[in-house]
Amino acid sequence: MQVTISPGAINGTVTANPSKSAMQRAVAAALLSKGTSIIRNPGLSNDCLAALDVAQKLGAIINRTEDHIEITGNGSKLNPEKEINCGESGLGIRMFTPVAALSEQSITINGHGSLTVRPMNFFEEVLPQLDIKISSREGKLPLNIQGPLHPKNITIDGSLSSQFLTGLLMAYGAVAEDVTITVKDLKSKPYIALTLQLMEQFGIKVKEENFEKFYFGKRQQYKAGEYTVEGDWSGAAFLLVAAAVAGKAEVHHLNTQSAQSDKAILEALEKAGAGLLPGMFTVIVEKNKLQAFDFDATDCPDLFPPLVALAANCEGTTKILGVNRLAHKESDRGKTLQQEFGKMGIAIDLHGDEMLVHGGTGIKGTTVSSHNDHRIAMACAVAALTADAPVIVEDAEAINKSYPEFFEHLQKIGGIVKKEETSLTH
Ligand SMILES: O=C(O)C1=C[C@@H](OP(=O)(O)O)[C@@H](O)[C@H](O)C1
Ligand SMILES: C=C(OP(=O)(O)O)C(=O)O
Repeated sequence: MQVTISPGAINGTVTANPSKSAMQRAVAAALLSKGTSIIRNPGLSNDCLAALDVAQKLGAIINRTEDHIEITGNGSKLNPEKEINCGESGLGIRMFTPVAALSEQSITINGHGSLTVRPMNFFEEVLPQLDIKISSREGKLPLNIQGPLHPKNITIDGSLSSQFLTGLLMAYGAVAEDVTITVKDLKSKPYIALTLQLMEQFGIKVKEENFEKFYFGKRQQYKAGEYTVEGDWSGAAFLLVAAAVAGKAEVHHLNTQSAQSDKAILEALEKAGAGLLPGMFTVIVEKNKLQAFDFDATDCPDLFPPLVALAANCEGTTKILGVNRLAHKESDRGKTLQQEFGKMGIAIDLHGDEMLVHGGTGIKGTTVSSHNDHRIAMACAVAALTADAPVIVEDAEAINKSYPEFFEHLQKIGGIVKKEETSLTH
């Protein structure tokens, strides 16, 4: 799909899409609970649908109704099929692999698109320590695993991604007793806070110390229950930036007390000088004169794309830290942002972990590529609002990974969007 976004002022109100990070965790917790859980405001992005499919293939019974999803699990006793497919979701594969390994069945774990080139070496280093047999294609998919996982005191490296730890925590929650996971150099810490919060909502308590030690005391069981998926700060960040650069927007269903790391977009907007009115569950942003800012996105790497769209509209050079966290996302995002914003006339320098965005120089209408990365497509669409001519985003269907409603939401707040189906280029 090719989408053309025309420059123009925006103004409108919209409800944030459901968070895929929260939804995927809830699906895993519901799978591990005995009984029926009800997930309200469920996410239906590709990553969420992949999580539901994996949970079903691991033995959950799933019933989708108009406004909620019922997931019936059988506790830590899974009933897996021989192969599961995590779609394109990094969190999906890194969370469900240790969970699937609770079973003694041998299971092949697969995925597609960018997931096939993302690193999974971690599992080969760590899972054998928990008595799991594992093989992969040189650290890449497909993985073949055979459990059952025996929780032990282990020390892991958290510097590449927090998602591996999320998976271990979720799996340990179902079976662990008197053991500790120790983590060195953990990045994306707020995502672990989100995992622990979700586990607690499903009845599992973990004693956490400085995000370095995670202690499981007495054996516990996930408890089925009702869970409402929060609005997604990661997706909403694009709408809030759109408002800051091109008009005004009111976004509902955003919890400013959320554990989601990407609510940090509010700090960046404030630093840039945007007009900001955060309420408890609604955020209103409006355009102001914007200035360049410094921001450390090491623990909220998914904010890079909206931050670049913001910085492109700020007078001066914005410095964003955390580029090293971007190499293994759906694309190598430091480079893809440099390339695509470069086409729109915005110069970006990459110096090690630091990104410099030279903003306020004017955004040019042109054709850009999503690189099949949802957040690159959305960042370019937001940049288009203040360009000197329409921007055409190629392979824009990438948004379906996290935020299928994105272009409708952009239209709802006044964006001029034209979608055209194109023959598949991949
Ligand atoms: O746990 C999660 O829901 C996520 C964790 C982050 O990954 P890293 O821990 O690899 O930074 C983030 O980039 C990803 O989109 C979602
Ligand atoms: C990197 C992302 O997701 P994941 O790692 O779960 O594929 C993302 O949503 O930007």
